[in-house]
Amino acid sequence: MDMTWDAQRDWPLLESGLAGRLRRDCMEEWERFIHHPFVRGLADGTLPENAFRNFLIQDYLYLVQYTRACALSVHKSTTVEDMRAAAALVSGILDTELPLHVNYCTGWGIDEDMLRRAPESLELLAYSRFILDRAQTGDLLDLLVTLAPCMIGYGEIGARLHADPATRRDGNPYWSWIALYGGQEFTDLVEGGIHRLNRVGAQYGADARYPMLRAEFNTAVRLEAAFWEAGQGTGV
Ligand SMILES: Cc1ncc(C[n+]2csc(CCO)c2C)c(N)n1
Repeated sequence: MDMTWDAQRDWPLLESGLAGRLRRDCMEEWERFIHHPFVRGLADGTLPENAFRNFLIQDYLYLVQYTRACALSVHKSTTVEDMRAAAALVSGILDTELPLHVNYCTGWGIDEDMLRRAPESLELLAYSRFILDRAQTGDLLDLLVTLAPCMIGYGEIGARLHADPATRRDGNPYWSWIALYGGQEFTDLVEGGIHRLNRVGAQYGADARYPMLRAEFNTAVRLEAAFWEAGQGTGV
């Protein structure tokens, strides 16, 4: 029996609803994102450590820009419940995730000052400014669709690598990263995000706007795939 993680079997949440439909309709780009060579290098531990360090620095800068976009989802919300959910996510990132990321980076020899001073890569500039543009000019649904690949993708990558018997655990310097994204706490967060996206989709008439939403999702997936190389320093 194939014991590797399978979205259709192991994540029924993605079978129906807007999140699952978007993911299925962008499968080619989605696979390039979640099966990127960088991800394979994390799984078997062969990714050069310097590539990972540079990725962590760009990922810190990404989290900061992501949080700014998320903050706009408080403003874009039209019910108090949606505002509360959005505000909770913003606080969660600022108070918990960012400090965790900074701490994790310390373990890799990167201090907070280095994180804050690092120049933004072209991949980061493209991705974060795309998100911020959709956040500023779209409504709550455009914003959540644009942020969805980040959440669902890392959830799926974490779940896959965590469950796959071929993933190297012993002596793999990236195992703690895999365990974080494949763990229950992060899975719960992702599932909450999928429910929220499906709910807001129904509320904001996603079916009638589907081609536009799909284009936003697709662009974000392509930018996620490109982001694995954000730390490789080809930018000028
Ligand atoms: C490039 C990039 N994409 C996605 C994530 C994962 N991620 C960042 S914020 C967030 C949601 C709020 O916790 C998630 C899932 C990442 N770290 N870096």
